Amino acid sequence: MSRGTLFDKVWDLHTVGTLASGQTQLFIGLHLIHEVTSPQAFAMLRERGLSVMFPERTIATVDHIVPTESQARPFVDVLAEEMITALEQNCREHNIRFYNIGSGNQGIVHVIAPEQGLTQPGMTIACGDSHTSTHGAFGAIAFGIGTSQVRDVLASQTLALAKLKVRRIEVNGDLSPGVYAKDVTLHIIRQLGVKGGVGYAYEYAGSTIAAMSMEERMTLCNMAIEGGARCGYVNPDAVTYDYLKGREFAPKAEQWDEAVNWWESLRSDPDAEYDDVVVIDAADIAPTVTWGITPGQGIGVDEHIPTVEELPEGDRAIATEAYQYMNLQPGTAIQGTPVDVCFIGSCTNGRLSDLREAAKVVQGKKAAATVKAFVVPGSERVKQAAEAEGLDTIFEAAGFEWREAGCSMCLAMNPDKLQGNQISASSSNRNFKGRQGSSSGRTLLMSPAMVAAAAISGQVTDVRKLL
Ligand SMILES: CC(C)[C@H](C(=O)O)[C@@H](O)C(=O)O
Ligand code: SF4
Repeated sequence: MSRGTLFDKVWDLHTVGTLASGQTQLFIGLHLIHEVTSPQAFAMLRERGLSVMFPERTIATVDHIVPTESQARPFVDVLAEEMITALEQNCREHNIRFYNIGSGNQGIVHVIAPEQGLTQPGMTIACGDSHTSTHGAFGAIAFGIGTSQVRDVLASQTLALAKLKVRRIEVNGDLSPGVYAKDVTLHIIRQLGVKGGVGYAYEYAGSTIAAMSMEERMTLCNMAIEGGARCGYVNPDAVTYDYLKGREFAPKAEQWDEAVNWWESLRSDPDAEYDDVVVIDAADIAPTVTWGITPGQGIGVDEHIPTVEELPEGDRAIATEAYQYMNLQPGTAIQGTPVDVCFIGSCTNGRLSDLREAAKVVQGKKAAATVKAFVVPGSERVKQAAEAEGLDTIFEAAGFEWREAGCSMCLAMNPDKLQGNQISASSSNRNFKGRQGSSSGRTLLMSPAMVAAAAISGQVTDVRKLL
């Protein structure tokens, strides 16, 4: 039964039937694939003699394993070369559109689909990647799936899923200068916990969200999964339609008005029923930095690392583990923590507006000599657009390296890795132990502008001082 939320409307419209298990068989409008989670799925398809049911509904890119320095083929890393070759072959064999490196359209899967206009309101979108929640920024129901589910979507364009509850997270008021969508999303996870969203879809609403650009909304929804919510979304509005208009896969002029009317009808009704509502005041959000090993271990940049006594009972064990792993002292300020590596990029914060905000901070300054700083655009298009406005020059003049598009040090499945127990200031979304390529490497998550500030001063710094 529809209770008037966008989630319920889109879910009901895509329901093929109810399975004996009680799960919904849900039609998937758009299926995105990349080199890491698709090879096994294609192999399973082959074993069963199945073909891809709707090849035109699947779009492929390569992102995790691509080197960001030399991209000459064959790649130096043999495994990476095997993975890209497998994807090339699978796409050729099944007639799937593949945005390969050098095509001008390659990039992180969650960056390229929106920029092509593939991601649209009211869609169901699946990808074998947890940060598929990003696409919810457009008012789509978008979620990550496992490899066997990738197989299911390839073979049937449907998935067996249990319906989620919906929590409305309302953020109201203006964000202060130096506070970005990344801080909002880290603040929400800090408040609700990394498991707080389990079983939920998050609907982000309120005046703060309404005032956000599409790129900011993508940053917000990207990390819904880090708060435990399988998907997050924002109701579509004029900002969404302006972003989409004229993009390759967006509805063309003749169908445009009809499409907008349709999208408008999917918005959550004013009297929609929610399973939970959380209200947050934007004025309470500061530039936020993580100090620990989960994205929920975040604090305002001017706060100190919480002591065990200051934390709720349930958070103490993981905090103790974090103090040890991070080698940071409870009770001390996070500001001033020296950093070794500064990484600007990822599907959270590797878009043009992110690079612009970071460039504003570094313009005319120099990265500290103790720091290795680099920028990895989220896609070939982002790279090209950034170069067209001279952002690469600003970064390079400040001593940053300017790289090719890909996931890079977000996950370090390519050559970009931390060494030993280096500590990074990173605009990505996960600070798990060993996440950035070294089993003892340490990650501090923050906004791209904050990473830029850390690069300039060689330590965690309040970006508001540099604006
Ligand atoms: C490789 C992929 C399966 C993984 C994910 O699902 O998120 C990666 O993108 C990540 O960010 O950890
Ligand atoms: S940029 Fe990071 S989070 Fe995003 S898809 Fe790549 S590895 Fe995953």
